[in-house]
Amino acid sequence: MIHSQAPTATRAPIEADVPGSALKPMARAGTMLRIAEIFGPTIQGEGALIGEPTVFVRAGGCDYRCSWCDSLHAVDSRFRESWAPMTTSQIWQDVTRLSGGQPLTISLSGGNPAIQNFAPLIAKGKAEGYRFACETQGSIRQPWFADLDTLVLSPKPPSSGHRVDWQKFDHCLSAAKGCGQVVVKIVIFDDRDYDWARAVAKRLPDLPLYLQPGNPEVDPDVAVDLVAATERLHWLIEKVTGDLWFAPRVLPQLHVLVWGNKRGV
Ligand SMILES: C[S@@+](CC[C@H](N)C(=O)[O-])C[C@H]1O[C@@H](n2cnc3c(N)ncnc32)[C@H](O)[C@@H]1O
Ligand SMILES: Nc1nc2[nH]cc(C(=O)O)c2c(=O)[nH]1
Ligand code: SF4
Ligand SMILES: [Mg+2]
Repeated sequence: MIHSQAPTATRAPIEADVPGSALKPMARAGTMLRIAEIFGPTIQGEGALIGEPTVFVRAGGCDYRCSWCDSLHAVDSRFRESWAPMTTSQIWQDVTRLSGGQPLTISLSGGNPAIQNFAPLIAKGKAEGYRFACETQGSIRQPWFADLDTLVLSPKPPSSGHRVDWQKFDHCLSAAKGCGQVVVKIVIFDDRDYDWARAVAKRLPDLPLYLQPGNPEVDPDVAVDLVAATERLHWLIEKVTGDLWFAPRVLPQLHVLVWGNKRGV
């Protein structure tokens, strides 16, 4: 798997270096983006686009700290020195190198990519025939949501330790008007998360809903127990079918089944 190299240029100041500006949305075009990693091509392992060849652009920085986050290297400020400040052109160079110049889906993930301004990257990529998806928790809206092909909103269940601010979530939905498709993906660790997901589905009846079992082992150096992962999927399928709940699709994290918790895949 090819990884993006951090640019060799001296580290340029980025907006979050300015005191008081950390985690505020970066709205100005032309600012550096904090990028934790760029990798691919791989397959999208989760949700609506599962199996689709994809290059991932993972933004550094998140306004949440989910108890079970599998991408802490893009969240925890302990890792911020490893986040490369990159211009849109530098990101684009990496994406085109990884994709061999062939248009495919670029997934913006993180961290929370909605902290930063990806509008210029999306405009550049779309002009060359690439498609864009974005994974975000729905806590920060961005005007560029409207330019995406797919917006994946992933509100966090009780086990995450966060409480969803539904007003902010609704703002994200409004910002996404014009986007190709908006889907909801919920991670389920336990019965409480499951009951919460059922309530969310009632609140958002018109959006396609994807459920995935939570992965409790997120250390990249620890092998994933595939039997246990299959049991968690089995448990979730039985819950959904046992309740005759036919709205959601239940999916595993395909990349975890194939590569475990390895990064950059
Ligand atoms: C790492 S997050 C980054 C994007 C954004 N911050 C978010 O949470 O939607 C990408 C996806 O991974 C999911 N995820 C994170 N940790 C997980 C875990 N331990 N098990 C299953 N899914 C997980 C999140 O819920 C989200 O849907
Ligand atoms: N293959 C693959 N699929 C993914 N779907 C969501 C991911 C993420 O971490 O955002 C992810 C990821 O890191 N790798
Ligand atoms: S919102 Fe996403 S990236 Fe942020 S801590 Fe939660 S799972 Fe991790
Ligand atoms: Mg992940």
